[in-house]
Formats: sequence, structure tokens, C-alpha cells
Amino acid sequence: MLILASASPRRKELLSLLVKEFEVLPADIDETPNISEDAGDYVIRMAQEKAKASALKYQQQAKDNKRAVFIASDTSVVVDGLILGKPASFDEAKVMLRMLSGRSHQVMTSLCLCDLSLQRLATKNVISDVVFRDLSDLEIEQYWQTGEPQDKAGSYAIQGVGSIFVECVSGSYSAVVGLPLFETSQLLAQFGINSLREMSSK
Ligand SMILES: Cc1cn([C@H]2C[C@H](O)[C@@H](COP(=O)(O)OP(=O)(O)OP(=O)(O)O)O2)c(=O)[nH]c1=O
Repeated sequence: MLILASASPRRKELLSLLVKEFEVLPADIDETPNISEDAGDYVIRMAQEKAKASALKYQQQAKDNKRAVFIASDTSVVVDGLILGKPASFDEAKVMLRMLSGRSHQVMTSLCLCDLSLQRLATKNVISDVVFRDLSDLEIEQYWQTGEPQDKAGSYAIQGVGSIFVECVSGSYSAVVGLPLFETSQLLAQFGINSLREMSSK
């Protein structure tokens, strides 16, 4: 059984392109970066902590399935080494979107797969580059009013109306949305889950 350790509807939708049946068991973890923690180290640590916390929760629910595989992910927007998470307010979103205006930034999406015993653990960080056009303060305010930036790293969604800010993206589009499908299929295969076999009618 595959268990998605995420409350993100995007991740659920993306994973369902690769696997027909899986459970969802999100885990609450502290997402505060450590002082002077490198962005790449941070996103990997987050994905690992989410996967491990979900495995622990699963064990505590006395679900004794030794073949359970957990998958977790973390997406952060990184600009000049600064990690931008989800905005807690309009003011935070405004600061973030002003920082992203008229320039390039990175989107880092990490992946972690592990088994219930945590004996097997695989991680991957996928980095994409996104270029934004110039944004005016009025546009930033109007964008906030759409309700889209609220639960998104960096305060935007490339898959939504935020796409009108994106001049170009290089790397993995699905990673920017929340789950890198190519790398996910590769790590799933390492855990014995083959997406083509899963998705073809049996
Ligand atoms: C940059 C970007 C982020 N996002 C989303 C993906 C993630 O859901 C969110 C980043 O926050 P995360 O902390 O990675 O994920 P989450 O809190 O939504 O879910 P969970 O930790 O339970 O897995 O931002 C988009 O949907 N589109 C985008 O273009």
C-alpha cells in the first residue's frame, strides 16, 4: 500500500496520474527553517520529516502493514538563497511577490519515499527556474484577492491565474505545482511500484 503524506490537493491529483490506489495520511510537522539552513538541505529535511511523521502516525493507528510505502514532498521558492514558504498574510505575500517581480527564481521540490520501518529511505531534490515579468502593486493586491496565493509557496500558483506572471519555466513543471512526476515514478520503481503497470487496466 502506498501512503501519501500530504494535505495538498495538488499532490493528490498529481500522484493519481501515476498510481491508481493510495491512502492519504498527512502529518503535521514544524516547517520552520533552521538558522542559516541551506535551501536544498531544508526542503530535503522537510520531505523526510513529513514521510517519517506519517509512518509514525500509521504505526500509532495500529495499522500493521509491513509493505506500506510512504511518499512526501516539500516545495519552496528560493530567491537569493532566501526560502519563501506559504504566506501568513497579505503583507507577507506582497513582500514575496515584490521579490519575485521582474526576475528569475528557483523552485525546489523535494521528494522522500520510505518504508514503515524507515530502513529504506530515498530522497531527491528537483530544482526548476522560473522567470516572472514585472508586477505592479495593484496586480499583487488583485492577485491576493483571487484567493490563490494563500496556501502556495512563494505566494503564487503556476497552474492557476499566477501563470500570467510566468514568462518562462525551465526544469519540471509538475515539480513547481508540487510533485515532480518523472522523479516520483523513478523513486516509486525503486520501491517496486511501476506506474505503467499500475495505471494499465488489469
Ligand atoms: C510555487 C507553487 C507552489 N504550489 C504549492 C504546492 C504545495 O502545496 C505548496 C507548498 O507548500 P508545502 O509545504 O510544500 O506543502 P503543503 O503544506 O501544501 O502540503 P503538505 O506539506 O501536506 O504536503 O505550494 C503550487 O500549487 N503552485 C506553485 O506554482
